[in-house]
Amino acid sequence: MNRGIAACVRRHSGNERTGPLPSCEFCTCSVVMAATGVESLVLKLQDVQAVKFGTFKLKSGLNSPVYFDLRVIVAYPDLMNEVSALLHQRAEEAGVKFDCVCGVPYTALPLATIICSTHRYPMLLRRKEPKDYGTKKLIEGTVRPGEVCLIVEDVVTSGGSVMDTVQELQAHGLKVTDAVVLLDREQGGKERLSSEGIALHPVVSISQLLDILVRSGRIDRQTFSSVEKFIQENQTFTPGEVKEKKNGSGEMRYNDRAALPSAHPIAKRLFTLMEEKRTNLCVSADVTHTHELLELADALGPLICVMKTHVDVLQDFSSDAIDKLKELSAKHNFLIFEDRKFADIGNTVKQQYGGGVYRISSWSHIINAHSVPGPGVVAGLKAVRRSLGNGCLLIAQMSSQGALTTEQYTQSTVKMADDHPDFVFGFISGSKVSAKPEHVHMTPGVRLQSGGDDLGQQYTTPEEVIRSKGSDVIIVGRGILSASDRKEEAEKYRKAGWEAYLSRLSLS
Ligand SMILES: O=c1ccn([C@@H]2O[C@H](COP(=O)(O)O)[C@@H](O)[C@H]2O)c(=O)[nH]1
Repeated sequence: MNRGIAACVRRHSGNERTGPLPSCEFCTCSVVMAATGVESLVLKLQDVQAVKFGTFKLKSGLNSPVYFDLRVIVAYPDLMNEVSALLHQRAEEAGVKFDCVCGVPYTALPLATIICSTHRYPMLLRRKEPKDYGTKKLIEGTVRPGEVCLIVEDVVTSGGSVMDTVQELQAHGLKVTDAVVLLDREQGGKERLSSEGIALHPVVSISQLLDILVRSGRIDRQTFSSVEKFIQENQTFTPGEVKEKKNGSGEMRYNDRAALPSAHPIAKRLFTLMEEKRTNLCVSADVTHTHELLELADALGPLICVMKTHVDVLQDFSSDAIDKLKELSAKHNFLIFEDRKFADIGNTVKQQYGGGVYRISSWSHIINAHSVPGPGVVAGLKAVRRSLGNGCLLIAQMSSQGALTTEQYTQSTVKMADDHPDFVFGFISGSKVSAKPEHVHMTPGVRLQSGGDDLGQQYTTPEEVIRSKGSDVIIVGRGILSASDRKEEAEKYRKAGWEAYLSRLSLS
């Protein structure tokens, strides 16, 4: 059983600690909370001071509100084993095929050693400086040119240290395609490595880490916001380097769109996780009871990029269920989208979004709004204090028969989005309505067979929506919910949506 660490830390705080780690492995407390592997790891990392908040002067001279020092974990053998296991699991989940492993000096060296010793991979050891006697080799171990080497790293900021190791291995004739990292600071490292043909697979991103720490009450909203602002303002991968990576069809990969400096933090996060999980499927969880909502989130979590809710359809809404949904969103790395379709004057939507029974702003990464009230609707929503880096989609078109969203309405909606890039990051629409690659398009009314229902809904296929209409995300409700095996059906939609995206990229 995985007991929650937060409860244990309270119990063992201060001088009472008896074990090297305030974790449940050493704890006899009776309070039991659900915590995922990544969640409990994040809390342990903070407990051992590997994650610190305050003001820290970096090598670059910048003052950072957060500091990661993963070197300290060598003092905690159980934590070392846990981190190594999660790194290896990450490589497996991503389907990486490799022949040998190399850690980036120095912190990742013992982690690579544990992975190799546990799973019996040959290890390569990279020296930072050559010995001044003997062979003067920079790579120790048996180098077999042509073999594929997996890189292991503790923290990635710009990706520079990973690239140094990659280049040394390549100079020895090895191939490098993938790197696993414990923590991605989301400051451009992933995009830089991607531009060099290396896929980065983080165990945890800084956004996930902040989400977990806020949710567990370890940091306050002000700290969350200052770190988020620092990350946004200190991106290491500059626009010129993105090279507007379009292929023959003028299409950019989700990954490359995530790297655009103009992309909203939620768009960045969404594009990144879509590429990482190979999914552009949003499930529309239109169910009436929270146990079913949570079952869906857990079962379909690995297959989706977003879970869309209609919270007012739930007959037994509770903040406890919402906390569990947030845990599942962190566990499976998907975003939550409350399809509330705000459509009132600014002052009213402000209260609807931030208050009432649902307190939507505290748990939903994404919301949407009709543009019909005019720009006040966006201003009202924006005025709500948001802790998740939340963003908004404007409804530019609707899937229902006879919708009044005319061409001119759609264009005015796009203009409204352009006027609020700090909050609006895309559209609900049947097709691509904005030419800006940083904008996300999400399309409802999707089923494997086109058609409709008897209340005006109209369905288009994933292939039509993604490949022909140029949208980014398929939103599927009854297509999945009415199947006898929802997981199997969701996988069909995930595959269809992803293949349509890949074929769109290869059209030239
Ligand atoms: O134009 C729109 C906007 C939103 N929706 C929502 O999407 C789902 C679709 O459910 P299905 O079962 O796949 O028909 C539902 O929650 C709608 O409220 C939409 O359909 N069209």
